[in-house]
Amino acid sequence: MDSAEITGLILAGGRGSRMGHVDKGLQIFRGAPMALHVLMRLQPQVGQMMINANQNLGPYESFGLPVWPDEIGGFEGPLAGMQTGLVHCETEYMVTAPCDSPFLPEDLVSRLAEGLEDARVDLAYAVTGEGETQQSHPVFCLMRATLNRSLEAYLRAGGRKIEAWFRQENAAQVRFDDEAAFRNINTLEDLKRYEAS
Ligand SMILES: Nc1nc2c(ncn2[C@@H]2O[C@H](COP(=O)(O)OP(=O)(O)OP(=O)(O)O)[C@@H](O)[C@H]2O)c(=O)[nH]1
Ligand SMILES: [Mg+2]
Repeated sequence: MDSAEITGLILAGGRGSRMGHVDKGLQIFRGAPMALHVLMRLQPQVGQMMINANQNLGPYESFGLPVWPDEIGGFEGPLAGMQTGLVHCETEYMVTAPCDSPFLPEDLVSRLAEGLEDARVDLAYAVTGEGETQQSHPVFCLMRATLNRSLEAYLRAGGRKIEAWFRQENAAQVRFDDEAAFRNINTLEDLKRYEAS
């Protein structure tokens, strides 16, 4: 898969309630907004980038990328952000990462692409660990843009659970060794703790 055929979507459309209802992607971490860390990690891995946000669109636009608010409902969860991305995606594939994951793997996209192609499916997402300690990281996923219709139908029917829709689409799990790369920063305490470490 050619990385030029992949659009990266930063998911920044949440409420940030655990951080005190702040816009998580705009919180400063190690001198830059968290979403900018994600942008710097993801951009070299894809052909184009865009952002999904529902508040403070101006500050996100200042990153020089298209910014799209959710198409369906208000704060209906990450799938609504993915669906919005698919509506605007002009490449064959779209890959997503949340705005609060500044450590995401530098080979995220190539590994997901390999997993998707090996499994001959249209959707792949990251997992770490094995057996009882396996953890899913479903907001780190690569999908074919044609899934737009399926995802829109799922949301319109009231579906909100990422992993239920993933099962419906036979999503492939792609195992990564470095669990720390998927750490996300949900609270002000997380922000302080990782700032220093
Ligand atoms: N578009 C969109 N994205 C969302 C929505 N809710 C969460 N997300 C995104 O999904 C990802 C994972 O969500 P959380 O880490 O729970 O973020 P959050 O919902 O802002 O934070 P909390 O309110 O503390 O749960 C983040 O990238 C969020 O921006 C939503 O309603 N719409
Ligand atoms: Mg949430």
